[in-house]
Formats: sequence, C-alpha cells, structure tokens
Amino acid sequence: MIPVIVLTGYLGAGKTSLLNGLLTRPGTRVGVIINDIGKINVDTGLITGQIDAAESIAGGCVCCLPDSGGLDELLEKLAQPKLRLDAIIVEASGAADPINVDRLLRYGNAPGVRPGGIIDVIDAVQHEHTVDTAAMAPARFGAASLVVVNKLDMIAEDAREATFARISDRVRQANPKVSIVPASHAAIDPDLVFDIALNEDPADELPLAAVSRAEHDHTHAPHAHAVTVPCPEPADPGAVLDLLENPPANAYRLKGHVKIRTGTGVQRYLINMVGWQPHLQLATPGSDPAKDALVAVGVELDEQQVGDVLRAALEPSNAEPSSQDLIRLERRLILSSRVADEESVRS
Ligand SMILES: Nc1nc2c(ncn2[C@@H]2O[C@H](COP(=O)(O)OP(=O)(O)OP(=O)(O)O)[C@@H](O)[C@H]2O)c(=O)[nH]1
Repeated sequence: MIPVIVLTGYLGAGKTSLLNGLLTRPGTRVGVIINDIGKINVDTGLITGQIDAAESIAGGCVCCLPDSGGLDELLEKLAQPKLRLDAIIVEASGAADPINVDRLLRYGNAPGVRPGGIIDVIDAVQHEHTVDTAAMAPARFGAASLVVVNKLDMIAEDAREATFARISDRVRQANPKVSIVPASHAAIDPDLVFDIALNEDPADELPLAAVSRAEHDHTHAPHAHAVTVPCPEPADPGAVLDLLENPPANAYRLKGHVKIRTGTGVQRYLINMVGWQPHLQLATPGSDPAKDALVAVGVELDEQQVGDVLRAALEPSNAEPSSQDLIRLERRLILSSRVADEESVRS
C-alpha cells in the first residue's frame, strides 16, 4: 500500500519548500497532489524536484470537500500499479485545517493507499501572530503526526533555541507525543518521511540522484536515524501491539515484516506505523521471511533504548497467545484494511 503524506501549514509557512526538498531525492517514485485554489500550478516551476505523477485539486480547499470523494478519486488514480509510485504527497492549501484533512483520509475509501502522516509546517516568525493567538494551544496540532518548525534562519541566532522550545511546548499542549523537528528553508531529511528506495539512479529515471544527494547532505537538516532489529522467530501478538500502541520516544516511523504467533499458527505481517498511527497487513507476497525485521526511524533516536524496546517486543515466544491479544490483533487488522470501518468496530 502506498503511503499518503499530507503537508499542511498556514499560508507561506513553507509547504512548497518542504515538498521541493522531499522531491530532491530520486530513488523513490513520488506522486503529488496539489491543492492549488487556482494559485499554484505544477507547471509554473514552483515545484522543482522530480514528480512521477501529478494531480491537482483546484477551486477549493481540500479540507472543505463535501466528502472524501474528490480526494479519493485522485488517490485512486495515483495508486494505479502501472505508475509504480512509492509515496503520494498531498500539499494542502494554506487554508486547510489538518483536523479536517485527517478526517478525510481516515474515512476515505481509496484502495491501495494507507496514511503516511500529516506534516504541519509552522512559520516560526509569524506563528504567534497568525495561528497561535488564543489562550489554548491550537487544536490543529492534535491531528499532526510531524510538526516542522520552519524559518528558524529568520530568528536571531541567540533566540533560536528558545523560540523552537516555546513553539514546541505549545504544540505538545495539544499533542504531547508528536514528533517535532526544527528547520530552515523547510529542509527535513526525506528518510524521516518515506523510504528512499535506492542509492543509485534507476536506469529509466533522470540521472540526477547523485547531484541531489550531495545537495541534500548540505542542507544541515537533522538527520534521520534508523534502528533495525531482526525478527527471525515468531513474537507474541500482545507484545507487538503494546509496542505499536506505545512506541519509543522520537520513533516517528516503525516499519518492517514480523512473524507473529496467532490462534491458527504463525503469520507474517507488514507493519507500518507513522506518528502513532499503526497500519498492519499481511506480509508482502515474495518477501523473504529470513529478512524479517522491524526498523524504527526518527530524529535524535536513542539507539540503545529504541533497540532494547524493539527487541523486547519481538522476543521469540512459544506461548499460546491470549484470546484478548488475538482479538486486539484482529481489530487492528480490520482498522488497517478499511479505516472507515473504525466506527463500526468500536460500536
Ligand atoms: N528565509 C526563509 N524563507 C523561507 C523559508 N521557508 C520558506 N521560505 C520562503 O517563504 C515563502 C513561502 O514559502 P512556501 O514554501 O511557498 O510556503 P507555502 O506554505 O507553500 O505557501 P502557500 O502555498 O502560499 O501557503 C517563499 O518565498 C519561500 O522561499 C525559511 O525557512 N527561511
């Protein structure tokens, strides 16, 4: 399933800049949906990286669509196997409310896609005059999976750290567990957001990867780190679900194939968790059980601690799983296969 990553942020916060940064890393085939309200046109050159497929939602804000119909249609188009996309990025308009965008994605029905996180971009200079002006922290942060505090280059050097800390505190009032990264020119490490599939240019793509990789290495964006823990033997479903419900600090993503003991024997699953939103499906056909492993990706990961937490969750288990944990597993699979069913599962 293709992850759908949504960029939100107040007008001028740096969404297009962030998108451009993500697109400078060929190796991953990326589709883009622009919510232009007639303003941005993919052809104007504002988007400078390599896009493998593009669509646009014009004439209105994505979050004000009467239902997810419009967005679902575009996602379905981009999810066609012939496009071979690895990720779809939706740049919402500056007017879009992340809460509504989150609702659209959760209750959408586009086949072949899964949530890939909502990245909310904050303009560190204007934030407290535009978005965060009331006593309560803005509710919009509750829907974000990653918050990028941008334009820190425009803050005096001696005030930068304090500004980042102040804004982070406000964000955490609405969303205590969200990942927050500092940025200038909206530069974040693309590895944090999606998998960089290759370190070399694919034969049929523009041979730009080497150049842009070199550029990327000079952006000074905080680097994403990965911690990998192999899963050669079946683990207990309860332990794995506990991990997904309470992932280690700063682990923005968890992904990988794992073996889990179920009521009917051992089953292999593909796990994809982004910003505390877990997605579970049966293992990808053709994937090699000998390479099963779980990978945590994040900025400023405590590698030892994260490794210990993952190892504990993946501890080989010979015990029969409890019926309660099997129900939890089933429920998680249903929620992942059709997020729109969440309400019916709850009731
Ligand atoms: N100095 C500085 N300028 C920035 C930074 N990020 C973005 N900009 C500039 O701010 C302006 C707005 O950036 P965009 O990336 O277009 O912002 P946006 O959120 O896509 O804007 P809208 O689509 O109009 O809502 C552009 O001129 C960018 O070059 C930054 O971190 N530092």
